[in-house]
Amino acid sequence: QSAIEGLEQDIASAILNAGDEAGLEEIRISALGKKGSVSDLLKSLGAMSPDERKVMGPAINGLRDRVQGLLSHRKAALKTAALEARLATETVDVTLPVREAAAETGRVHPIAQVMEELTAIFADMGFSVAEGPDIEDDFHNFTALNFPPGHPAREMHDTFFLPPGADGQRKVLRTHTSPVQVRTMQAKKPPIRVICPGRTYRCDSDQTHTPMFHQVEGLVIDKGAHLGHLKWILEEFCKSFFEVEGVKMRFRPSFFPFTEPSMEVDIQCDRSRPGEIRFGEGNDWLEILGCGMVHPNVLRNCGLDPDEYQGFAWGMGIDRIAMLKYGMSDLRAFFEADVRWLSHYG
Ligand SMILES: Cc1ccc(OCc2nc(C(=O)N[C@H]3CCS(=O)(=O)C3)cs2)cc1
Repeated sequence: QSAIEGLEQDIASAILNAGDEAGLEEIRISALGKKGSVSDLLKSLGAMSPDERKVMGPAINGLRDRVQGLLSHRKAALKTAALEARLATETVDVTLPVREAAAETGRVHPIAQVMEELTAIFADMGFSVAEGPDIEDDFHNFTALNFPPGHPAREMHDTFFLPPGADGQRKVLRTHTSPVQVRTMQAKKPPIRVICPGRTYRCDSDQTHTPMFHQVEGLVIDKGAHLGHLKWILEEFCKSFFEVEGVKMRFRPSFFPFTEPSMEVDIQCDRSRPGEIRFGEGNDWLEILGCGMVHPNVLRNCGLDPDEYQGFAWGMGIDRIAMLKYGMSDLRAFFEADVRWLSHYG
């Protein structure tokens, strides 16, 4: 009898001191498991005399019942304590005031800032802004612009193709904003002075080219528009955008299907200091845009008579220019919507 009472004391104190459910489970196994202390006593009943069993039976079964009761109460208490501990740490007090930083107002994305700045500069020179669809058809994105069939730019490695539209036409994500000028020439009689900012898409993305990027193109169509006008417009743009009075520019011969002659334009800069670039000084050159006289085929494709009208156009990638202006190294940062980055540049 006293052995049973001693065992019960030991098991009871072990149960009450169990710190968690895992510890409690070990105590249960050591008492009630196959080789448990209480299980051994229950097995010993088989070898007792009937008289002895009459006394020891109820005593040992009582011990097992009381141990099971203690275990289940302790288990419930430990579960409740664990839940309360979690609730205490995970409780969110929604009545707390918003953190200062989170309450900041929104920012204009650097690309949007540059778009607005470019648009304003050209608006001051008498240009209006023309916009058009991002999803274009083959004609407006390639054929009207004098891209011959089979031209590599039409291939999948450069261009995102979409399932054909309801009209059965091949649809593409526009690879430049030039289709907008095409649509403008189809819709408006000259003189035309438009700039076409917007998103453009190319397949061949890598660490310095993202699949979506931004361009601003310009178009002037008039009876006597010539390269002298183009040169002046681009100089005025560079002076305003790069904020330098005497900016030196270099016009290099180039080729584009939609312009003839075609040129690429560099501006003078100084990149001698690492990670820094200055415009209007130095002996280095930075390519900023391409331009040229609109090819006669393009004028014809857009319903204009090349013997009556002529014009010039240019195109520039905005993302690169914005990176230069803001001194950023990684183009991808533009598209990660990292609030810290945006608030720094915004
Ligand atoms: C109807 C029409 C006729 C002519 C046109 O000429 C637009 C032009 N674009 C460029 C040019 O070099 N563009 C590139 C600069 C960097 S970029 O973003 O990769 C695209 C030269 S002339 C456009 C529309």
